[in-house]
Amino acid sequence: MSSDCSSGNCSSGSCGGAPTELDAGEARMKRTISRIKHKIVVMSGKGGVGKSTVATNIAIGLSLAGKKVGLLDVDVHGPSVPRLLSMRDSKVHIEESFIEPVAWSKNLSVMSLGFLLPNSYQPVVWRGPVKMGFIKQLLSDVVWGDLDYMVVDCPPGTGDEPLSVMQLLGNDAQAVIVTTPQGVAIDDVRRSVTFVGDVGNQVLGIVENMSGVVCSQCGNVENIFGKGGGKKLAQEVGVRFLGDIPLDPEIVRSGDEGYAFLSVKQDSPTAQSIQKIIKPILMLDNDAAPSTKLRPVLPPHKGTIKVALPVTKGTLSPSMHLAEQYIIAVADAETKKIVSTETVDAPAYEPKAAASFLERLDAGYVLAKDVPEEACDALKEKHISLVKGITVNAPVAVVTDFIEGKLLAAG
Ligand SMILES: Nc1ncnc2c1ncn2[C@@H]1O[C@H](COP(=O)(O)OP(=O)(O)OP(=O)(O)O)[C@@H](O)[C@H]1O
Repeated sequence: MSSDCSSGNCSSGSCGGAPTELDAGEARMKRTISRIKHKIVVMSGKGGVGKSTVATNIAIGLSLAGKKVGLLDVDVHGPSVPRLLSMRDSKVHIEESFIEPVAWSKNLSVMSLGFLLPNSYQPVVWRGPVKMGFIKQLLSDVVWGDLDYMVVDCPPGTGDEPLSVMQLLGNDAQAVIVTTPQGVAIDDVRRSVTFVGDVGNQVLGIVENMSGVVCSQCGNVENIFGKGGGKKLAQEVGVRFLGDIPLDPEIVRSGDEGYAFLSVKQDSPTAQSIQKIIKPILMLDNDAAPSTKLRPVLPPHKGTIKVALPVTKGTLSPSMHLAEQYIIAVADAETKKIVSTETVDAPAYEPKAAASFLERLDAGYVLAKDVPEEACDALKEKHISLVKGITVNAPVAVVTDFIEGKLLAAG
């Protein structure tokens, strides 16, 4: 039903009436979101699996790699980011029309309901629409500025907060799902993966936290709960396995004492596991990490070649496992001309199946931004040459650069 302007009820502005406060808020939110390059939503089906720990460490890792990062804690019932970052006493600067996030470092800004509550034991009792309004306000009124990444720490489950976050950030927000090795947690993850698909977003990958225990005496990892559930599940549901993090007493200490584990314990095996998880997230940023040099890729020098490029919505996929389609280009390596291109739908992702599919298409090369490790191995088994670390988006430009010897790749 359309509303009548004269009644003062119109909030759409589409009828030409004066813009309302609601319109202004929506416009501010759109502007804020348009200044964020990559949106990572960290979620889990179950509480206490270490989602805030993972979100915080991802945000710190990205900021230490030189990226501008915003960490947004939307857990209205138990905001833990201020505690994990030793920022419990921080207060946000609020002006009439904007809120300044709290700077944890030059590259990392943080916003949490925890900064706005009078004390940490005050319970928050809000219904869904109020939570949605609050999350909206964090996206419209907080002056995040230009961000390479926004990392959002959601409360557990598939309720109002993750739904609002996904709806507000848009379909390019990608989920990182945190699980633990136990079977019951794995079932919850399945629900989260389905939830993300249902709201029209993609899962960037799964992290298995508390995977084995680091012995405080010898530093060895013992697998008391078993291991590998997250990886198996990732394969089953066709999403990427980003890696595992052991149960490490140092992480508990860093959480309790509020120091940043990744910066203080950077050489520990646990920190290295976390860095491994962050690497593909860093790869999402086309400009690549400042420390990552681009190297020239050797061009093919003879014959007709067939090149496969994983694409999502017409541009090179952030990672092969996210491919919706493959562009198959046939090119002449001697005349350096593209002879033909066709687009084929990608089958549901599974590393070996993807390699077999490309083998059946007779592809000799895969050119991609990123490829999960298992798929790299599967392509190798099929003798399909792989070039990854590509930073260009347009698939045809990638093939042209490749045959002309102008292609550059990271790493
Ligand atoms: N890998 C790990 N090793 C040791 N302790 C960990 C690890 N990951 C998380 N923890 C600890 O487990 C507790 C819960 O972690 P965290 O708050 O990150 O979980 P959560 O999933 O965000 O919880 P909630 O459901 O309450 O939002 C914290 O005390 C944290 O320090």
